[in-house]
Amino acid sequence: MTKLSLAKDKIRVLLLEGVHDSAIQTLAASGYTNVKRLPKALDEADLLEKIKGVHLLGIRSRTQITDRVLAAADRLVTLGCFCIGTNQVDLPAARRRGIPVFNAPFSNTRSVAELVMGEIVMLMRGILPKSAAAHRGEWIKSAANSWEVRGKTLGIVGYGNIGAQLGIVAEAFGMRVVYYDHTDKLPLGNARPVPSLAALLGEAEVVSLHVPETAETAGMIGAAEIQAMRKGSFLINASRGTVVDLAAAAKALKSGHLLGGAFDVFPVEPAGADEEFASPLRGLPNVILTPHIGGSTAEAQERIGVEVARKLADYSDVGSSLGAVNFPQTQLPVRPAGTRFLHIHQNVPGLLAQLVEVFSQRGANITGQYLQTQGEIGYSVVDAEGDLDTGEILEALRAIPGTIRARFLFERH
Ligand SMILES: NC(=O)C1=CN([C@@H]2O[C@H](COP(=O)(O)OP(=O)(O)OC[C@H]3O[C@@H](n4cnc5c(N)ncnc54)[C@H](O)[C@@H]3O)[C@@H](O)[C@H]2O)C=CC1
Ligand SMILES: O=C(O)C(=O)COP(=O)(O)O
Repeated sequence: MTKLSLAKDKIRVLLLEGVHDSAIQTLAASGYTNVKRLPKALDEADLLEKIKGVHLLGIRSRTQITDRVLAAADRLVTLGCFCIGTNQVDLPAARRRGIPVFNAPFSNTRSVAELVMGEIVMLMRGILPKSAAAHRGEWIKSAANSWEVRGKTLGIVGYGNIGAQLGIVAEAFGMRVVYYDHTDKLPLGNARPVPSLAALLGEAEVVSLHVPETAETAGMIGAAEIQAMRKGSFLINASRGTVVDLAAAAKALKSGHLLGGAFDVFPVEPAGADEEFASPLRGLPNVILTPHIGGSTAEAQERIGVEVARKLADYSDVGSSLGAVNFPQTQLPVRPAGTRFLHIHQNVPGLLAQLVEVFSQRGANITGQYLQTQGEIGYSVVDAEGDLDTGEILEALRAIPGTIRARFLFERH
């Protein structure tokens, strides 16, 4: 028989930004049925109110989880980003508050690589203006500024999961691939690393950005970098909106220095379909604008829903934090009998001894123990057996100086 700290139907789950049905199904399969799903992102004011009482929160790339939001999250146990990027979350603040954050680090990467490859062909053939003209009844049958991609050089900035896959797909189209990454990366196929961003910009006919949003990548492609690109080249950004100075890109597209571009991400994105999208790129002819749908395919969303929901349920059910991006990572076995306690604490000397003391003083037999630290916090899991007063043990655990959170997860007989 298993007794839970909180009945599953009392565990409140809030999913924002239209997370896929597969998440709901995966959660339901683990017994989590108290799920509310909203189709769009919430701004901070709404979130401060709606997050109250929520135990498991799921977002995508748009919802900003600030320290203020975390402070208002009075019941939050864990947070899932149903996407790759976690830049929208104040990760150190979540860690300090003992909240592990999960994501799906590669479930949508193929979708982005395919979209970008399609865009390279569309841009190099000038399809957008020709198609728009045809819709107006005009017939622009011309080979001007229209090229095969075969033999052209694609420059990939950020050769990670997406960049490397794009390189493979582009080579299948006969492109030459060069890449720039700030860490050493194994070149796949015939891709060739270049020593600097400047070298890449000077060589590539198409530049595609696949770096995360960080302090280093903010404004990485500004006026000077765009000027350093080859005349008549193309720029693609499906990474994060902060990476490119859009005013500079618009200027270069208008002057003809850049012949075209594709942009999927923007410094400010609408929260949902009811908000207007504003951008200096609107109305430019050979520019593909997409509403941050690089990872929005049926396959990717389905996979992400399953993956992140499972991580949330695993943490909530047994304390496994494997895959957490801001937290000590554990994969925990579940014993047939015993009581499991979680203790998240400041990483200070002597804490473990006090933790053990709580159990030994009460004649509890510790059958399993796990501790890992990361930065300023430590994560301990204790399985214990004996005639335990779980409420009293929890109180004693919470009284240990440096405790951030203590929870009892389950009791099995
Ligand atoms: N448009 C969309 O819908 C999607 C956008 N993304 C964005 O794409 C980004 C990349 O995704 P992945 O390839 O899966 O990530 P990844 O972490 O596998 O690859 C990122 C690469 O960028 C490199 N990098 C980081 N900072 C750098 C710098 N300052 N200079 C040079 N290289 C740098 C890293 O070393 C790494 O190799 C994500 O962080 C996310 O922001 C991801 C999925 C969907
Ligand atoms: O996976 C990512 O990082 C993305 O940018 C995709 O975000 P989304 O889930 O479409 O809001």
